[in-house]
Amino acid sequence: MASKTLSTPLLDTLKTPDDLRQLPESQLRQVADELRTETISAVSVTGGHLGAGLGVVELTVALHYVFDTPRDRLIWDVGHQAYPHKILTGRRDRIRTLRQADGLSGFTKRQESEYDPFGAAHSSTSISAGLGMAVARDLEGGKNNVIAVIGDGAMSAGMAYEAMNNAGAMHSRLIVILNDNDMSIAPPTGAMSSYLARLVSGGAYRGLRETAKQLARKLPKFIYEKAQRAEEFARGFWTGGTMFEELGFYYVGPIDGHNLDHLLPILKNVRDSETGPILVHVVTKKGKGYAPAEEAADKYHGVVTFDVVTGAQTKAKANAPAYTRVFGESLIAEARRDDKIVAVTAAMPTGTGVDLFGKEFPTRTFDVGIAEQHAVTFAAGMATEGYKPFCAIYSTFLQRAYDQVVHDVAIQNLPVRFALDRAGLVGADGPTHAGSFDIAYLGCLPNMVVMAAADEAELVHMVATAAAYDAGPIAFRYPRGEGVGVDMPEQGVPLAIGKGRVVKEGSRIALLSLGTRLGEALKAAEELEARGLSTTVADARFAKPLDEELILRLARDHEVLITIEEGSVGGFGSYVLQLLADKGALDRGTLKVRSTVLPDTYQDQDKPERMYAKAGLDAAGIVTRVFEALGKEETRKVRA
Ligand SMILES: Cc1ncc(C[n+]2csc(CCOP(=O)(O)OP(=O)(O)O)c2C)c(N)n1
Ligand SMILES: CC(=O)[C@@H](O)[C@H](O)COP(=O)(O)O
Ligand SMILES: [Mg+2]
Repeated sequence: MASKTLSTPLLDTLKTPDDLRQLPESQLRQVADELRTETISAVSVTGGHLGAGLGVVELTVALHYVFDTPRDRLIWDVGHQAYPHKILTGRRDRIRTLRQADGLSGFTKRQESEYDPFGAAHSSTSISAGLGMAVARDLEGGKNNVIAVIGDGAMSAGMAYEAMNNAGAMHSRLIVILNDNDMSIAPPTGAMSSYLARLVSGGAYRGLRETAKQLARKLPKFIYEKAQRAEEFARGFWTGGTMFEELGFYYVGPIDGHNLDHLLPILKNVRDSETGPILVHVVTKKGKGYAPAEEAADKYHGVVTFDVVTGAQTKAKANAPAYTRVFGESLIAEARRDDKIVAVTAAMPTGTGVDLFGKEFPTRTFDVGIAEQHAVTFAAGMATEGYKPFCAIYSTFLQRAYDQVVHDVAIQNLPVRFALDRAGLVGADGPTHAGSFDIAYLGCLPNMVVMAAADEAELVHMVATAAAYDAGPIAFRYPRGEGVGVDMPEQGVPLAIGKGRVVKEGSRIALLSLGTRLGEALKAAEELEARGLSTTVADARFAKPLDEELILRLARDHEVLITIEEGSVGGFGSYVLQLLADKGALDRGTLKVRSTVLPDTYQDQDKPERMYAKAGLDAAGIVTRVFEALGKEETRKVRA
């Protein structure tokens, strides 16, 4: 449904890309303008990833116009730029539900539409997935096109090169569109970024006919003939000795990604070429066509709701410092005392708070690009030389570097510090970004220490603990968003490794919490006490090593023991159960143990608190779990 205040007469007539393909090319400029207006309007009410989508409006129109989607497979890397694509592919009526509960995902998602042939949200997967589709097509004798659109930031990840290395040798017909806006979330870093900049400055929009002729000779005959005919093709077409060619790709570009007169003929030529793989280098502007976005340092990568006229975002007043900031500031405080401390981020300086550290310690800060695997092994290398690397990575993105954590860090027992931001549920970004698994995937590793902060003051102490701990790898996790508003310590004090704390003493029920559910555990305890059930609440602090003494005492002295964590099955609750089983604490048969964990499903986006409530990880859910453990008879007595 179109917004009542917007004038989008042409867009209103388009239900699917088939409708778009009926239009004359002369109307596509208007479609693009209306699509941009609609994208801005929708994101102003939902919040989300705006700048990337605005930069690919023309590209989106051109791709759906030239290619026969969904028969031709169009894959968007990360998927955060796919809002205009969603609008054009039958989802306009739901576009104002983006990232909301029961609404459209903020990324591409196979279950959502046949126009999303591959789901994404983590970067740099598109070329691999596209090559897989192309090869499957070849095996079936199919003829459809496969197009992967990947950003310059996403091009910094190893996976993109693994895929190009494979594609260049396979000669399968695959089209890669490199969407080069000279931006990642932050300004891009690395040699690849400089290389792309050189390609652009060397050849951008030269549009010289001779150049095109000269270059077209390198291309297969079909394209060459067409190139000779098409005047437009001569503009913005440049190649010669690029790294992509060395890897076995035909390279086309750089071309102006906002100029439909350039995009359309080139994409048609590429479509009709019988060769592969081809890389089309498209230059765009992040935030294009919306002044507040174009002018912003982050090009409006991710925004909350905003006023379309002014671009002003509706930032809620903070009640407590954000965990990310607490981490950044605590690390700075530690680094002032210890010049061996360094910080590593994989293209997320602002998201992780490493930008704060970088302002004070620029030479001790390393943004390695979207390259989590490399970030971990790079940190391991620094650790071998006596440095104290803090590798600050979102829980979900560390998944990508698992073997590096095991093989390069844990087996060698190197003191790399993992600061795991976005632990637990993150809300609008949904299941791809939930930090659900790190307790399970780190806690099973020999040598690893795993901590979870219950509040922002605990986080300060955990940063100090990690700074002081040199015996091996250590990780600490904390969630997205604000702390709980506790008093902050002047300085972090290292915690005793493997020791939890009792926050409230009781006698019948024990609530053993790991992480920021502690507040809900305390609320649950209040309710249980009100019903005459004396309740102990403990903060485990460590998932590994466990505080065995504390846990065995809780098991011995209480009738019910409930573990609570913002993590998946196989994590803290499982470790506690294993300990209790191995130590015979379950043998006497009177102890009732229950674990509360995230459900064994991928929860769609919603407000984190609602998601936790659904998972039974709020105070009410904890109380319910206690009564389930007590059984019907006891529950009846308590309630009577
Ligand atoms: C594996 C992984 N690491 C980090 C991120 C966070 N992230 C999302 S988009 C983005 C920048 C992508 O830059 P680019 O590919 O150039 O796309 P642009 O936003 O510029 O269009 C980053 C770092 C991610 N999604 N996946
Ligand atoms: C697309 C992507 O991966 C990031 O932009 C992510 O959405 C950022 O999340 P935060 O807002 O939690 O930093
Ligand atoms: Mg980019």
